[in-house]
Order: sequence, then C-alpha cells, then structure tokens
Amino acid sequence: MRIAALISGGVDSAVAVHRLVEQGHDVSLFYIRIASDDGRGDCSAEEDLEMCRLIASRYGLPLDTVDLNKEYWESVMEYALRTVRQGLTPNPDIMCNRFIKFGYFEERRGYEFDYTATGHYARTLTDPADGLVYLATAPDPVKDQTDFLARISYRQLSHAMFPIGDLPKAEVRRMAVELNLPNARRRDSQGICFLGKINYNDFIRRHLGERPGPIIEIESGRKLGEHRGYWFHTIGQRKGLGLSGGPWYVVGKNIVDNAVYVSGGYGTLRQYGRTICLDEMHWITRDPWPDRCDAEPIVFKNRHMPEFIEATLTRLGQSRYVIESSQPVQGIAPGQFAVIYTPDRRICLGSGIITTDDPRHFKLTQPCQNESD
Ligand SMILES: Nc1ncnc2c1ncn2[C@@H]1O[C@H](COP(=O)(O)OP(=O)(O)OP(=O)(O)O)[C@@H](O)[C@H]1O
Repeated sequence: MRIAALISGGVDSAVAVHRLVEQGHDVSLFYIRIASDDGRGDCSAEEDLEMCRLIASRYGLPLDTVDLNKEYWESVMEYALRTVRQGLTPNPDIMCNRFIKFGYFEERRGYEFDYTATGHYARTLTDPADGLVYLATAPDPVKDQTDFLARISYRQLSHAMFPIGDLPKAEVRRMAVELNLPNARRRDSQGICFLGKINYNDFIRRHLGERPGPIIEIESGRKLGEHRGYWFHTIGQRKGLGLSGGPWYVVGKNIVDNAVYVSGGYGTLRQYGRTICLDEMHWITRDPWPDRCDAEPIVFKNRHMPEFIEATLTRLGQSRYVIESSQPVQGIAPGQFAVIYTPDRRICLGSGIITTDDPRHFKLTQPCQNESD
C-alpha cells in the first residue's frame, strides 16, 4: 500500500517507518514545519529535519516538508490563546491532531495515499459486527495517546495508521537502539505538540502580557499572594503559585475580578467534584446510544493520565451530557476535554468539552431532551 508517514525526527515515528518498510509498504515521509513565534529562529526544527533526512536516506525514502505554519496559528494557537483568555483550559494537542496532522495535512498531501501513518500510541480496530473502524487504546497505559486523538473525525480515523501503537515504549526504544537508528537515544519530546518546543508561560506572556491580581484562599477569603495574570493558572494546578505553607491547589478563577482562588492541604472537598457537565460531544465512529438517555456505564479521563475513572454518562440534550464519577475527581477544569471510553478500557468513543455549568443545577432525573426542545 502507499503510505504517507508523518515523521518528527523523534524515535517513535522513526520506528513506525521501520515497521512500515518491513511490512513492504510504499512509504513517503513528510515533516510538518511550524515556525517558532519568539523570533529566535527555528533551530530545533532544523535539528528535527536533519534527523528526518537521516531516516529518509537510511531507508531510501522520499522526504517532503509541508509548511502548515499559518494553519497552525489559525487553528491551534489562536484557539489556545482565546481559551486561556476566557479563563478556560485549552488542549492544543487535541486540536493539533484534528486540524493539523489529520486535518490540513490530509487536505494537502495525505489524500494522495492509501493511509496516513503516525508514531502515536493508539490502535485502530475494525468491528466485524458492524464493519466500522474504532479508535482503540494502546497496551502501554502510560504512553497511550488516544485522549489526544479523541476529537478526530471518522473519515480521519479511517485513513489513519498507527504502526507502533501495539508496542510498549520500552520496546520501541529497544528496537531503535538495536536497529542503530540515528535518533535511538534522542530524548522524548515534552509537552504540547509543536508548542512543546517553547516555554508555555513565555508563549502566553508574549501574547497576553501580564495582569497582576490577588490569589485568594477560597474557604476564608484571605489574600495569600499575587499572581501575574489568571491566564497563567489552571484549575487543579499545584505548582508555580509561589505560596508558602502548601500544598495549594487552584480551585477557581474569576476573570472579571482577575482573582485566582486556591484551597490548601491534601484532599479538601473544594478540590474535587463528582459531577462533570459536558457540551459539544463528539463521537468518533458513532453515537453508541443514539436513542437512549439512560446513565450508561463508561470510563473516562479528564486529563492526560494513565488511569481511567469509572463513571456513568447521561445525555441531557443532543450534545450536552453529564458524567457522574464513581470517585471524587481532582481538578475539573472547564475547557478541558473529558474523553469517554468503553468500560473495558479498549475503545475511545469520543470526547466532550467540560463546561462552566454549575453541576448542582444538573439533575440526573431531568428528562432527556433534544437540541430543538
Ligand atoms: N513536525 C512533525 N512533522 C510530521 N509529523 C509529526 C511532527 N511532529 C509530530 N509528528 C507526528 O505525530 C506523532 C506524535 O507526535 P508527538 O509530538 O506526540 O511525538 P512523540 O510521541 O514523541 O513521537 P516521536 O517520537 O515520533 O516524536 C509523531 O510520532 C509523528 O508521527
């Protein structure tokens, strides 16, 4: 088959290329170029590209660079800045997969090929019962990246291939060393997709500036210190508050008063919630419960983490849902995505955006409604 392989210069996509070649596919390599926004040039991209060239020459494959800078700024960076300015928590990785790696790249080059392959830790499964393709979790629970893919469309998923998704990271690294790949000992990329190369706080500061305001203890109303702008802080955050006598957790923000609210100690109730309201639900393959409004058993993640949380999911309106978690959940941050999985943790069904709605106003007994109601 003809495969477009997206490579970053990192070890995962290099081993993915090795596996595709080994399986006898006709592989073309693509590197997506995003310029850095700090005016300091783009040396890390040059280094990545050099690695990609070494991989290409090692396997005798064509390598092309695709410039998606403008598209990245319009669909990922502006979304991230808009979201933090609203006091919400963005997820640039999710947007990057949907709009860049499986979006604009597909429109520009990917469509010419049978499949587009990446080094993501995820799998695709075809269910013999309905013949449809599903996004399945990787066996390596720490590396599983299905949560970052939970917003891609069915069309994008059906055209995607994850050649290393069935391997544990340690095995991928071992293969790279054994194959003597040029990047075998390169350290893993950290942080947020292309933004991972720059300091996140610097990025926010450059675009939104600073706006000092009070840090307030939510229980007592006492001012404990100053922050440099509510957009630097996320609900659930513990580090970087600069307060003594912690631990302190961010539990709320008031963007009108520019106040950041914290709660001290371990496990105080303010830091937790069990009811999570969602909107803009996106099902990747299909709505598993199209005609039902019952509390369906699921597991979910509300941030990138290895553990799944057991819960029920109930539809309230066409795209509005509510999660009732079986255990208290720390750091429920509006704007973030709650990613929904089947109870056996095998299939990533989709995701909804956590809203600012007050969960106490959601009665699970309220009748299921359609959007037009
Ligand atoms: N600049 C890029 N150009 C093309 N594809 C990319 C680029 N950056 C990432 N990708 C693709 O997206 C996948 C997941 O990217 P992520 O940033 O999560 O890196 P990763 O898991 O550390 O993988 P790798 O080790 O390949 O960098 C990569 O394996 C690669 O297929």
